[in-house]
Amino acid sequence: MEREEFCWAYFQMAPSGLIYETDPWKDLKAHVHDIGKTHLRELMNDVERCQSMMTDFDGILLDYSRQCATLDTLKKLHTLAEAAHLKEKINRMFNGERINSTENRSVLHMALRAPRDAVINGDGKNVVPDVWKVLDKIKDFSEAIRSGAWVGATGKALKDVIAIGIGGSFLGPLFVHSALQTDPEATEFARGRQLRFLANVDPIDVARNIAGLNPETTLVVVVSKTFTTAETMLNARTLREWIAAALGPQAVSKHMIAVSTNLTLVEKFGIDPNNAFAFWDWVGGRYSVCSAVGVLPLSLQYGFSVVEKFLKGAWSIDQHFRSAPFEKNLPVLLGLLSVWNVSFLGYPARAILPYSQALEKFAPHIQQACLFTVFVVSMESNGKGVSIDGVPLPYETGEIDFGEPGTNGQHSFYQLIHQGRVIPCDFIGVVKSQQPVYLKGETVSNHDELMSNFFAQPDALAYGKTPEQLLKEDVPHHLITHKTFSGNRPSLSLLLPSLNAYNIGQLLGIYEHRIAVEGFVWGINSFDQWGVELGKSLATQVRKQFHASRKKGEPIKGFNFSTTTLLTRYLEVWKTSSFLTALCQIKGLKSVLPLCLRDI
Ligand SMILES: O=P(O)(O)OC[C@H]1O[C@](O)(CO)[C@@H](O)[C@@H]1O
Repeated sequence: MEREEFCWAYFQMAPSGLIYETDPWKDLKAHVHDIGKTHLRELMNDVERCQSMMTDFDGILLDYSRQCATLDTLKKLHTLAEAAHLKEKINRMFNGERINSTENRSVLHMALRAPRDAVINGDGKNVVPDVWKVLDKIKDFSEAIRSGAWVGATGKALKDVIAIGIGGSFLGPLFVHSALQTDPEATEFARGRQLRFLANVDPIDVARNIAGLNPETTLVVVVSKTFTTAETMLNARTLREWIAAALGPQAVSKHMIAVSTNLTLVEKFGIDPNNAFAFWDWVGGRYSVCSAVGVLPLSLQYGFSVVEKFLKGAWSIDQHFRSAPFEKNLPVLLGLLSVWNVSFLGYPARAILPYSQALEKFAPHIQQACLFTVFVVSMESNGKGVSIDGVPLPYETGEIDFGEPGTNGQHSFYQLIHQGRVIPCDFIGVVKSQQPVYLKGETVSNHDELMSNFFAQPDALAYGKTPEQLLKEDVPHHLITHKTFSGNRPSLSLLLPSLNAYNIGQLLGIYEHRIAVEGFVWGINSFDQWGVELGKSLATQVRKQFHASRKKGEPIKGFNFSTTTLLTRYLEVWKTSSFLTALCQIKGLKSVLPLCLRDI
């Protein structure tokens, strides 16, 4: 049965209670027709409207006047928020209720960055003291490593760190590390140190990570909420072997530590529980960057004081999100506009375009949850097909996020967003560059050159360029349609005062809560991720087949024709190369084999 048929049959049984059955939703659906009559270039002429579509909080200016929306649209979206019981849902989250109902868990990543004296209850207990117990342990441990008080097995200081983890155990820390790498204060604290991230189970990622590193001066941090993720655990065993082969098995205790909720498996792996840093089930993996998942590796690299500023920035947004009126609430406004673009204007994608190379990993993070590592937050949170009550959805949820720092994206996919598909864009700009350059004789500084594009692109998308304008420029007739820009393409602009640790935390908080707002309105569970399980379980079958074929010579069985054909080819190539390897080993020619064949 097709999904639509299934949904229709399901709804015949009883009203679903879904948001799409409410009057505010139906009102917004009808409103799309009204909006369609007005081009953005006309809306932009309404100064009062534009002024009302700007809001400022804690140094950050949000300009959403280039959204294909009027003040009436906003009023309708706020009415939709009421119908979705948005305020109640936000309160339930902050009150520690188990809103992640399919996993029966609270959602309290805000507690990870709460001040020491804050009270945030989970299961009737204030969780903040436990958070600070771990933060204090991280502070002491990272200072011991950075000062050389804690040394490796051969007495050398551990100046390089490889953090092993994947998904939210990787992308969030990577995003923050990428953003801090060129921050002047952070750079000073990181002098002489390296922080690398090993995520992919592809041995190429191992090779890249250990390249140029000495096990004697390297600390490996195994980051895994469950401590069962196949990729992370095989990478952890691989680096454990790398350390043991160089320094002896006893060295592992001085060169491997862990971050997990599963301290039993940590100890079973061979890591001293005293060198393990806990977090809790009420922290979703993709929301865990403010837990030891991010704070530990980042503190090892930059020192706890810098990372604490990042936490404070995120907390600033938490407080704003919890208390600011929705009309001035950054995450609420962004979330409602996302719902407007996806569910009403029919724009399923979103481009995150930070005009700062330091945010190059923000978008990939948001992609999962979300910013360059921002994609991870979004699509793993809101890429769902059923409501939080398990009702099949007759409408799409989630955004297809992608992005690239400006101005690189302008030379990559901006052709499509200007003259092809309509993709709402988030432009993120910074007033003060982390690394200013102003060459003598140049018209503007390098940062002004960058930012001239940040300010120009949104208007180019909104206004476009008409045939009439082109004719006035004497553009040849046969090129008029090619050079016409339809415009009417929505975007929003976030202008940050600077990009220091605090601002990075603010940005994370804005996007984390924006994604929660979207899910609350769509009526889905943004905090589970059952969709990642099927692929994992099928991979287990293939893994067993590889073992049976390679170790016991067993034939391929239990797969469809196509997969069997692919597996046969894959295993055949391996047999040939194994024969070659054996031949070369016999004749001492192994060294001439391509590197990739030597380890088979
Ligand atoms: O931290 P763990 O348990 O190794 O999980 C890694 C990642 O895998 C997922 O469970 C699925 O992608 C993410 O939610 C999580 O961040």
